[in-house]
Amino acid sequence: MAVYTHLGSERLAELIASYDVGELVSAKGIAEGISNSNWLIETTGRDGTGARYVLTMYERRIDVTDLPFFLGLLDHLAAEGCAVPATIHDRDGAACREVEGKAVALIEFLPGVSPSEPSPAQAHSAGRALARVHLAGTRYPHTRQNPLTAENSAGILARFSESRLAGIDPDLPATAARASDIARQMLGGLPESIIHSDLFPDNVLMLGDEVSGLIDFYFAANGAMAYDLAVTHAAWAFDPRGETIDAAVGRALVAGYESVRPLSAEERAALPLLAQAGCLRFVASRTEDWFDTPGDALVRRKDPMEFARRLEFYRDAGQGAFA
Ligand SMILES: Nc1ncnc2c1ncn2[C@@H]1O[C@H](COP(=O)(O)OP(=O)(O)OP(=O)(O)O)[C@@H](O)[C@H]1O
Ligand SMILES: N[C@@H](CCO)C(=O)O
Repeated sequence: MAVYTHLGSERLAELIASYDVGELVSAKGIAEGISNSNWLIETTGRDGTGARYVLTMYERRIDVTDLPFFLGLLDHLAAEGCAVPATIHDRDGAACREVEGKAVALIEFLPGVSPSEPSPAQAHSAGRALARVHLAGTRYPHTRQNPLTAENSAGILARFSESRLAGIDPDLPATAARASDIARQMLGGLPESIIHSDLFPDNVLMLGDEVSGLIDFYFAANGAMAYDLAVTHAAWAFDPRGETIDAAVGRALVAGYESVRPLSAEERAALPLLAQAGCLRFVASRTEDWFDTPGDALVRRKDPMEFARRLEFYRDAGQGAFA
């Protein structure tokens, strides 16, 4: 479920009329997604031949003062030829508006479906698309600090007692105990750009084996490009429970990335630690969400252990995880 706010047809038509996109024809709530309300909007289009958009209402987690960074980033990357949806600006040139006290944005609709079991060919294409975003991101003039660094993730986990963590899973405290050690080992100095930070397969739209769109840039920030690749490896190259690696998918992802932006020796050497830091970020955010979300809520809680297992895998396998 991902329509948290009811918007009546008159209110929707009024909102769409503030954009030069033709008249509202239909609006359907999009079931996927957790954080925001999303609608698939059809209009008559500027030239009467019909057009589709996604309307997003920012419900939680996103600080609205970050929206100009996120929406400006979509416009920048789209203008640089990356497969990301551009923001539609209203008749006054604004990228976002307010409805019922909440910020909304109208975004270009991109075709495609997210792979649920990505193939190596799809991972190769995702790697290429990520590298293109990194190259184009170096020319984005705005900055945003990453709030989910390894240090901050360790800080989040430190707020919960061992027994509370063990209430989620008996093995979770052991992973949490290693968090500050991972944070301490993180080195600066790797090449940086704008990173997506959350490029799970469900944030990639594909037509066959080709990426048609990267979406959900709401964790984007400045950071090490190799870290983003490592996060994407963790998100793509395992079974959902994080028990078994699909090495072919992982290799294809990195090979696709390097076909556009080769890694330096330092970046390659750092991948196992960066992947542990990436996993730590999801262990921390999922643990925090777990305690913030009642068990009977409509939103399904995500299991931090899926990434605690991946973290242990990267720790044990080292460079072998990328071979
Ligand atoms: N620009 C787009 N073009 C086509 N479909 C889109 C677009 N943006 C979003 N979608 C669709 O809407 C769904 C929900 O979007 P999204 O994943 O951004 O939701 P969210 O609630 O903002 O994020 P999350 O689930 O990560 O919290 C996506 O799975 C995708 O199907
Ligand atoms: N993609 C994240 C949620 C958004 O940060 C996860 O699976 O935990």
